[in-house]
Amino acid sequence: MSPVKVFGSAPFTNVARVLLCLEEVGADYEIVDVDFGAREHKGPDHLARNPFGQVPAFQDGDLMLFESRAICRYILRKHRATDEANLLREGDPSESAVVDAWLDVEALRYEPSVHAVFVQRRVVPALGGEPDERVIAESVARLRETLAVYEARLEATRGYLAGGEVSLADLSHFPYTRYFMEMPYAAPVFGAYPRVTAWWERLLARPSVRKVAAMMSGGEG
Ligand SMILES: N[C@@H](CCC(=O)N[C@@H](CSO)C(=O)NCC(=O)O)C(=O)O
Repeated sequence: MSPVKVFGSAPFTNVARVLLCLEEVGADYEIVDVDFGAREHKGPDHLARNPFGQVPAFQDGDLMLFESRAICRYILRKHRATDEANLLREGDPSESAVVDAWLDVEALRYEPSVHAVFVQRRVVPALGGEPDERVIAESVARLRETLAVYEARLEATRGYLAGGEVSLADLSHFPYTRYFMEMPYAAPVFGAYPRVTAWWERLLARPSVRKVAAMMSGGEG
């Protein structure tokens, strides 16, 4: 069976999220680069893969998917037998619903805050602009509110957001948080939440995370 294809490169956070799930289940995959410099992501070939002209897109035979979290769910459902951690908690609707809830928190609360800081601190200056300190301050304040909830949750579960064991809800945080941790805000923000910090360290210790982190830096996975 030909390996699945991931369109986009590892340094892109939403591509890295998909690679992380493929690594967690030990699936074979091929990364197909999309040339942003040539605006290939907005060309007809890629728009046929992802109508929003974004990466990742994902191909498995006749199936073409986009939206990284949906791709992750597909991968984990397809490889349930080799997903030792059962990262979606499929099979128990109440448990899988809790995973979905915390995955929505990551997508709708956590990522927008971290992404806004990343854009102001990395993207805007790279385009010759000045970071908007008001946006940064507001985003960091929102992030602190979210992390305070995480701190209480992680005390209750003694492990991870959806329960005692890791799930996709935890792993989905990795790509953006990795870049956030390289910024001056990280230490004071995360340092105020010891259980969140320990949770992050646990994620970093996973072989899949170490491999994708290397790929995000342009190294060999
Ligand atoms: N909700 C989607 C976001 C994809 C996205 O923003 N992709 C970025 C690169 S990764 O950060 C992208 O393709 N940006 C180019 C553009 O938006 O034109 C997902 O989860 O797959």
